Amino acid sequence: MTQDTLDALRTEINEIDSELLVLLAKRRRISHGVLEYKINNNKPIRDEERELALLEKLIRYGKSLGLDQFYINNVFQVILEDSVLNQQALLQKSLNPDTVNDTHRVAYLGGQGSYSQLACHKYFSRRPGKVVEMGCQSFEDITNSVEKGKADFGILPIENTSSGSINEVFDLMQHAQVSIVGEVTHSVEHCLLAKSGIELKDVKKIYAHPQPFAQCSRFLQSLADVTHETCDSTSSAIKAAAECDQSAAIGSAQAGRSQGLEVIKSELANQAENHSRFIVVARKPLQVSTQIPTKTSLIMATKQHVGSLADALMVFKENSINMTKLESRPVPGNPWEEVFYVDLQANIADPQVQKALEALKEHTQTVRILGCYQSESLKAVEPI
Ligand SMILES: O=C(O)C(=O)C[C@]1(C(=O)O)C=C[C@@H](O)C=C1
Repeated sequence: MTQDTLDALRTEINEIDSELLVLLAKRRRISHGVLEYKINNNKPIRDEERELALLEKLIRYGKSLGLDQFYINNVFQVILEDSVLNQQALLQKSLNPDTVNDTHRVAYLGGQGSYSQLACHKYFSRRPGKVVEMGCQSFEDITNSVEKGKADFGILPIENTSSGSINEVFDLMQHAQVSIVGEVTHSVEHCLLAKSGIELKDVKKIYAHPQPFAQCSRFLQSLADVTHETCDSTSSAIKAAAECDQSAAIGSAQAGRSQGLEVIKSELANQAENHSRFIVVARKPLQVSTQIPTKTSLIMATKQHVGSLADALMVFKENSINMTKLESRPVPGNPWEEVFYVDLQANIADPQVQKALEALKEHTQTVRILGCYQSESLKAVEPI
């Protein structure tokens, strides 16, 4: 094949890709039209039956064109997720008009290339408006900036599939005067990054934030004679590795590239599926439509009686409310006392949820609602 033939084929591929983009944009516009119908008729945004029928039809048609089921399913799951999340974000925007600003000042941990920055980009990509990024040195700086009105939103990592809950953030939420208004899950692909020419055998020091160190503990144990230096964010770890010889940092390939570092080893996390869930906080709570999947997070201190926690949790069961997370944390200054963080699949606007919260008072000393927000973890429908 000649260079000219290759160029001609690539031109054709470019044209097809552009056509695909035009069609995807058109599909998105049409799905916004469907949203109008759902708002007017008070229907849930997600219609899993329709998604299943659509996927099955597409898989059948795709097969007749020589495309396999796995490929079609993967492509359309992404398209459907985008469609649902965009409709939900638009609905939320119409319900909370005072949050619709031209610019959003967003505080997150670290700087260029930090995982929190990637989560920030993902969350705000579905929300219109310009994002003014405010990289911070600590989680406390983030909540302080939101409390003082220096930032409109803060992004905080709350849990990870490899290392579990991020206790520092749970403890901060005990006192921070902020509300949870959203969540975003982002896949975290840890790589070992170093200056060009450095190989794994040359590395004597690794820089990272404590979370990547915890999430890659198995890989780190396999290295002999390597010291670890903790940094306050992934971006500062990458900067440090960019300035030193015989050293490396743990971060994303993208973040490494932005500082001129190369990937010398990838897939470092203990779990192959390494995802972090971030919460989005703001000064004021949001109103969340009952037409979309919603989470409510709260902190409660149960009474000091035998079985108080069990009694409190029974309230959720009796009111058919699904609990997706329960985490206990000590109360600073009160040894052996604990508070419980609870995530519920519930909307605070639902009378049944109000009834449950009223009943909860009987078994608790305090209950504080941390926020009610759009749940972004969609479970994909599975065609057979
Ligand atoms: O058909 C609908 O009800 C839509 O909202 C469109 C659409 C889609 O993008 O195809 C999006 C969300 C629903 O879960 C099902 C399908």
